[in-house]
Amino acid sequence: MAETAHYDLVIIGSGSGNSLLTPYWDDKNVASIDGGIFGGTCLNNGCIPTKMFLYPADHAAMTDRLSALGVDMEVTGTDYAAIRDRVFGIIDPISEGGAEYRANGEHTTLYPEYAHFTGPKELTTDSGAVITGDQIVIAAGSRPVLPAEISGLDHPAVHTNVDMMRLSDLPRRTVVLGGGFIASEAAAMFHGLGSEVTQINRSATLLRAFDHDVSQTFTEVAGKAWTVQLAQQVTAVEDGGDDGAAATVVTEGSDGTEYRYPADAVIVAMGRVPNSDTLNLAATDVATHDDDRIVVNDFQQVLDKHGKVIEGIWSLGDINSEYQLKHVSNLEARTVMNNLENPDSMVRSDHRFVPAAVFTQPQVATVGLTEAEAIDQYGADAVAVKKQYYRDTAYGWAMGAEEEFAKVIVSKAGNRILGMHIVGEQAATLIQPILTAMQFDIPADKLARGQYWIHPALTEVVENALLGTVDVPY
Ligand SMILES: Cc1cc2nc3c(=O)[nH]c(=O)nc-3n(C[C@H](O)[C@H](O)[C@H](O)COP(=O)(O)OP(=O)(O)OC[C@H]3O[C@@H](n4cnc5c(N)ncnc54)[C@H](O)[C@@H]3O)c2cc1C
Ligand SMILES: NC(=O)c1ccc[n+]([C@@H]2O[C@H](COP(=O)([O-])OP(=O)(O)OC[C@H]3O[C@@H](n4cnc5c(N)ncnc54)[C@H](O)[C@@H]3O)[C@@H](O)[C@H]2O)c1
Repeated sequence: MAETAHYDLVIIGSGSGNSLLTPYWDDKNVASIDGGIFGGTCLNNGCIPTKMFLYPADHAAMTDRLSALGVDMEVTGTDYAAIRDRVFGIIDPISEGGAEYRANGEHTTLYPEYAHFTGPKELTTDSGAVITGDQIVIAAGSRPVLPAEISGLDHPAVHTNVDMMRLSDLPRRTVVLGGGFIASEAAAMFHGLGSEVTQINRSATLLRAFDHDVSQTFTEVAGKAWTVQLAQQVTAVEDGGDDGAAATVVTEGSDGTEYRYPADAVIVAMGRVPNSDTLNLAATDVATHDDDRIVVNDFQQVLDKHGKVIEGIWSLGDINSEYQLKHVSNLEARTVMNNLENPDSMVRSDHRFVPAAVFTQPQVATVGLTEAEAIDQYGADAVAVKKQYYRDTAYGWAMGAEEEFAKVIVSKAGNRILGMHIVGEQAATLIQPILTAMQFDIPADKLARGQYWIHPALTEVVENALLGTVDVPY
């Protein structure tokens, strides 16, 4: 029988879970378990490599916008292999270095394998190592959904975020399935790099969960850059196809019409599910929500089926979170970090104002209530809404902006920002002062007029949006 190794702290998952180890743990024994690539999703096949691909892809896709400004620029090609190798030449050594650091740490032990619970506070790895811990942190993340109703998703031309950035060559035709974050970023990325992209979505707009105007505008702009097929349900991926295609994506329209799309690569981006179902939680008292997320309280302590804290078990990141965002996982990791070290002065995770951005061209950024949600919650007369087009500001003129805008929603009585939604260049950066105001309870009029806004920077879009919702004398 395998001997049991006992640790002060056991961490399942090396994404945000890997950031828990402060000097506090230097004289204690810690086990880090990860069966996937060390460093988790964001580093290896999520946020970071996608943005490293999107940056050159965005620039390569700029020719149309520049021609309207009198610049006749031609992109004669992108070197996919060079871009891929640069990205992973930076990322892979970070992942390898992190794994080595944990494997060789004086007080850390790395188990580079998957593990599941075999007792309330006992784990067994795939090779049979048995591990117990005084404290266990479940940070095992999420994985892509491969809908069972679509046949052929095991075809070699089908990829998810896990491998879509490590292809041997740029596909001539890329068919992207889904209309959310990953699908839209993947479509922008392959389009910018020079692939012929078709994005297929079940609903009538891309980024459907965003403010309606944002979703509508993004869908229109994306549809001008690459092919967007809406209101179609994917039924199958078949082998081979027209013009030497590796595969054919088969869809059905709302009237039952069948459509067929030849593809050299198919990217599936139809949501992500928490990995809790792989952990044999039945051996524990850990409770899960209907969608399999682990149930935690604000301190990130895991709860049992009666809502009681299970002492010594914590969870953070995608496996418990409805947000599935890295900045949320990081905040939750800081909560766990503090609470493990300071049980007498625990802190709560603050999820009141969670922002998100989609790093497409145009970028999208959001925080707080959408216009529809605000009206629903407060009533139409109680909220002031301003949709400020980039094209009505000086920098917008410089850019030749057309559809891009920032929409702010302010409560009239409270003079507080309820939400902001931006579609346009630098949206993820422009939204930051709004996050600051919401987090630190700065009134909308004070944010608008109580500071300088650099002229004629793009931030004047945000300033003017705010000025459209508040009463300021001068
Ligand atoms: C393509 C893509 C782009 C993204 N872009 C952004 C972005 O721009 N901004 C943003 O905020 N968020 C982005 N995200 C989301 C972000 O990556 C995740 O929210 C974040 O990485 C979650 O971190 P985590 O620590 O919860 O999980 P992960 O980083 O996924 O770590 C979980 C780890 O647990 C391991 N594991 C799982 N099961 C077991 C087991 N049984 N035993 C041992 N180990 C196990 C896995 O191998 C994995 O390494 C993106 C995601 C994707 C897929
Ligand atoms: N920039 C970022 O912050 C960023 C980037 C990528 C991913 N992420 C995170 O990763 C999470 C997962 O991303 P995602 O794009 O996979 O999920 P998502 O929830 O954003 O989008 C899922 C898409 O798949 C579609 N879909 C789901 N099931 C389907 C089915 N059976 N048939 C047809 N269509 C179906 C949905 O309609 C939707 O368009 C996001 O929620 C986000 O939090 C963030």
